[in-house]
Amino acid sequence: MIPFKNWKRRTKLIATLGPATESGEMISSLIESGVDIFRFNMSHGKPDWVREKAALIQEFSRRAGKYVGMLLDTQGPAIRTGDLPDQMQLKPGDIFTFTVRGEKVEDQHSVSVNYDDIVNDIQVGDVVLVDNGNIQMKVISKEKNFLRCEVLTPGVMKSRRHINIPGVRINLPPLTQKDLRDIQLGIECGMDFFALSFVREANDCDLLRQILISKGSSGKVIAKIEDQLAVKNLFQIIDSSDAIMIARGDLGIECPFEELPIIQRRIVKSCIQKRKPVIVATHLLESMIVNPAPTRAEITDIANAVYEQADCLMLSGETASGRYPVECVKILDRVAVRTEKSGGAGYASLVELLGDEEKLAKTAVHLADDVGAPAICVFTRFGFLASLIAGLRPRYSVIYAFCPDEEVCRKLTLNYGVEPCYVVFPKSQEESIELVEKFLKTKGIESGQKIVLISEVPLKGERDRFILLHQLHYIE
Ligand SMILES: Nc1ncnc2c1ncn2[C@@H]1O[C@H](COP(=O)(O)OP(=O)(O)OP(=O)(O)O)[C@@H](O)[C@H]1O
Ligand SMILES: CC(=O)C(=O)O
Repeated sequence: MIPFKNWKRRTKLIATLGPATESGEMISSLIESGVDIFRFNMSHGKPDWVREKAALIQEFSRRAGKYVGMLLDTQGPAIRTGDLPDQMQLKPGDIFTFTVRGEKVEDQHSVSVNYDDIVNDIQVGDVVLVDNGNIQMKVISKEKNFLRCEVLTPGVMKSRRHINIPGVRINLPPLTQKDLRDIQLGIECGMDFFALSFVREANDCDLLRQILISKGSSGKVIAKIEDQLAVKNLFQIIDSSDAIMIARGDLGIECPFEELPIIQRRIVKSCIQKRKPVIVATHLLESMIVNPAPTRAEITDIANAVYEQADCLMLSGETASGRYPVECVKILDRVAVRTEKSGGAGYASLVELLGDEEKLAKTAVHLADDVGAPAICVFTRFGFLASLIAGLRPRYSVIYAFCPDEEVCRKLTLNYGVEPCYVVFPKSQEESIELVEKFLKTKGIESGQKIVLISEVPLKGERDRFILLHQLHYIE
């Protein structure tokens, strides 16, 4: 019997926290609606705000009895406008000035920029893209400390907007002083994932990892692919990171937009092949920032990412500042569940399995697929075996990861199809089966169903593995 009844979503969901979702009530509703990880966008979040919201997430996740991860997204070497007292409505033909090094100008429309070299990197006649390319301006003159531009497209200029200069290597280090302060804050708040913006090469990930290790953090390194250089160095970046984020907001500006679907597919396929979790981010439900219902194209975009079997989908403005954050999460959940039941692209068949552990995981997944098991129960100390199994994308099974470490449980919130459960490891095979039976009963999996159990047994002082095909037999 194929276990389609009570299908639990395998694709994980990340929601960005912001003014629209900062209350305890909202955080609690988002957890109830299925958010697996909350993202803090450090281009916007102030330290006290981050501390307060991280504590709220921990409290509400405890109350919900569900592990919820926290992701700190660094600003990285990105050019941003500074703070503005009020928004500015811009129309074509307006003159707009970007200032650096604290320069003050009398112009009607101006804003400071965090990157002094912008005046060197941009030439008169170049087009400047602001706020995800929503506002386009042409440079008409430049001086030592400012650039004067003509507005080409209408738009609203707000604080901390991102400026893109496609194809130009920004002369900022991979981690700015602000990033280093934010990473320290993230460690103090117990963040599980650290996303590195505008990664350019594998060394950038190594640097972040060294910093995390030196500060005693077990945080995972997520490399954000958002420009042409990162696409060029993709394979090395995948190898040096713990997970990849396809940051389509910037990627869609930095690369010709017709390349975006091709790049997305290539990244998802390569990540699955190399067994690295992959996140598809941004614009999944952009229209729902203001509208109560999604467009058909958005539903199809979500379904496509789910069909490709990405580990995770990420909402940005939809939950940070949109009008319908909880509805957005519910729509992602609904589209993902339906698409997962219909099958996936199957890129996991490309995974290379070299070591014994990998082969063991493959055997467990084959067995579970063959018998249509609704669950693979894996006893995993460091999360490695659970993530191996997730990487192979079982067709029908939820992966219940029984783990004796809460930090590891929170890190598994990113992996496809994994539900982490904290347990003290059983001492025998009999105890493992008893624990699994009791647990699966609470999950609504019926007596008589076949499940696969993969665990370790102490054998002559060594730890050995066993795979078991087990028919549930609940004792009433
Ligand atoms: N912590 C925050 N505090 C204040 N405003 C926030 C916060 N997080 C997000 N926002 C607001 O919500 C909007 C959407 O959030 P999002 O994370 O998508 O940021 P973004 O600046 O659009 O994207 P990115 O940083 O990826 O370029 C932001 O532009 C900002 O106005
Ligand atoms: C998430 C992000 O940074 C982007 O899409 O550009």
